[in-house]
Amino acid sequence: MAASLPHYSSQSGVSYSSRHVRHREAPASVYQGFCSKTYRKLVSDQSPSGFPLNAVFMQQGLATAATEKVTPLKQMKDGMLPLSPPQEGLDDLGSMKEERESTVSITVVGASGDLAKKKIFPALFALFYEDCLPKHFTVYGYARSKMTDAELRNMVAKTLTCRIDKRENCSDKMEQFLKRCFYHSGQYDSEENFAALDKKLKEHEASRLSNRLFYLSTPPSIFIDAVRCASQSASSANGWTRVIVEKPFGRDLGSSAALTRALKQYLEEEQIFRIDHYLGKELVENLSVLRFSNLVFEPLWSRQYIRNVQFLFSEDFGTEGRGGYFDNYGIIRDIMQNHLLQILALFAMETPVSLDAEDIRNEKVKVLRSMRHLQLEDVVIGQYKSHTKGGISYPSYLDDKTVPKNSLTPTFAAAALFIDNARWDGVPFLMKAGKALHTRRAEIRVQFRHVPGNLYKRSFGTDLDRATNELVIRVQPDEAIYLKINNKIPGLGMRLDRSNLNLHYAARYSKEIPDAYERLLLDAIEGERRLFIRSDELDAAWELFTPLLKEIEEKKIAPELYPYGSRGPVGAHYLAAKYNVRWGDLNAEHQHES
Ligand SMILES: NC(=O)C1=CN([C@@H]2O[C@H](COP(=O)(O)OP(=O)(O)OC[C@H]3O[C@@H](n4cnc5c(N)ncnc54)[C@H](OP(=O)(O)O)[C@@H]3O)[C@@H](O)[C@H]2O)C=CC1
Ligand SMILES: O=C1O[C@H](COP(=O)(O)O)[C@@H](O)[C@H](O)[C@H]1O
Repeated sequence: MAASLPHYSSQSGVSYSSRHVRHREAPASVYQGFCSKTYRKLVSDQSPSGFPLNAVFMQQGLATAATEKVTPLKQMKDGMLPLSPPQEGLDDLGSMKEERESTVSITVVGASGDLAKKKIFPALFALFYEDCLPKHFTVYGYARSKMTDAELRNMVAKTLTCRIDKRENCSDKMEQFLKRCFYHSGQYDSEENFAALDKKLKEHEASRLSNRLFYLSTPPSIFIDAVRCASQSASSANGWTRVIVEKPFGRDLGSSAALTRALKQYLEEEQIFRIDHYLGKELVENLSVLRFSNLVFEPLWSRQYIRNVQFLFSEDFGTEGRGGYFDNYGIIRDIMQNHLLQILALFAMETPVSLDAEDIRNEKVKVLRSMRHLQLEDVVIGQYKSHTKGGISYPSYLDDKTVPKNSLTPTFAAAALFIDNARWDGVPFLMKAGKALHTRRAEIRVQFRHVPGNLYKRSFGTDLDRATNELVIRVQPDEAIYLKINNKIPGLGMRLDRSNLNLHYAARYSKEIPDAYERLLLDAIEGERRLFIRSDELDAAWELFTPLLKEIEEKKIAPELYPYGSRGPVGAHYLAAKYNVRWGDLNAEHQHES
């Protein structure tokens, strides 16, 4: 079997885990298979010859039927037609034939905005470029701004980029993509305006089975109106209708629950895709692979061997332009309660029964529910102040014109969290997130315990912590996974050194890493919910943070000021020290770690 498919053998150098395989090596029709949910979930199921089983099934025309646990009932619920029974032979790709006869309309609500321009349209183009979008698709921009189709295309064209390694036919591809982009101007609370959109969508759908995806890329105050109007006037009549909801999902437990209740007046939970774009990042996606497919890590993944875990996020710029939004939320809601907590849940969960969305989300929610309520004394908050360096003066948070003059909103926070379960009892999970710091970085650092009865302890001096192993998963930039180990410096003496076993993505893979929004948009189109937040996860996340946020606000706790471009408030060091922890990122700089 493998011999008949030489291009896809593991010897060809094609990475099966990558959605972006080289054009040279496969015809476009096959890419659609590679981008499919079934393929992407099961590529790691290798046949004894090292060949992905699913690729064999695909060649037999059995891909969906053989691997996806979809019942006709579920498909009907999702608005798909029941599958015909699998038949042999390349011409009988039952499910694929149906895909060809259906169409997907993607409506970006709030299309004139920052996120749409910066992320959503470029991600859709990248998917189109990679032949990951269905054959029949249309992209609609919807917003109040007046724009013609041509103006939308101009706006979108400015933001599109081509992958470095595939520039050849990029402008053709852009042109083809832009021809599929249209614009409809309307109010967010007007069923009539959405009905007019519906009419236009129908024209493009040309009586095919129509599937519709709405991406709510507006401020949250618009979400409910837009969902009401879209669901009542522009839902698909014969296919699925799904809605991607951007953050923030409320600002505390009560408002988040109210938002969920309101959305559920118009949508089933299965139709709601709450996006947390950090879950779509390559290295976050790789976290479970690292842990569950390598024997060397999972046995160490507990309080027995792990001393502490750190989730770090820093940006080297301030709120610049987003102060209006940010001031109502602050860094804890903006980064910790969602991005860092989601990564923590993935990191700490028990082995799920399978890779199915519900199995993974069940495990994540258990972690969140096992977490101890955060105490004010386990949190440090900060706010950046102006700073002049090299003759350049950097503004304070309060200099942002969209921020109230006396705002106490934290732009930095550090916190110590605990998971009160058997695996993690007593292990500090530290988070640190800040804007206007000295660098832009997101990483997970796992610091292992000391080696008991270490024969070489005299070589490390008094600082045994520095000699412990540390696993670093650098989410961005310059993605890498490295393990710090101790080794002997070559020579006749016995001097020890610290080195990194380093998987540096740029050196290992020539492929550009897809943007998180690409992965998440594709998942939403395919109905894959694994990387989206379920409502009970959201509740558990808010339950954890809401009392703390209330206390900070009610007591009007003043944030510790830190200079723009610095390493943040000193309080963060005391917090870590309270739990015998040293922030790994600061050690790293000290040691010129790669
Ligand atoms: N920008 C980013 O980097 C990120 C954004 N997000 C989230 O994504 C969503 C969209 O973000 P972003 O694009 O920055 O938002 P914008 O503020 O740019 O708003 C998007 C569009 O919504 C419409 N709009 C804005 N304010 C109002 C209002 N008060 N009443 C009615 N309509 C309004 C405008 O379109 P028009 O006037 O034409 O109708 C605007 O172009 C938000 O929920 C945000 O929190 C999440 C992560 C990152
Ligand atoms: O959700 C958000 O994320 C961005 C950071 O995202 P990244 O992918 O660029 O790391 C952050 O700037 C923003 O404040 C926040 O709302």
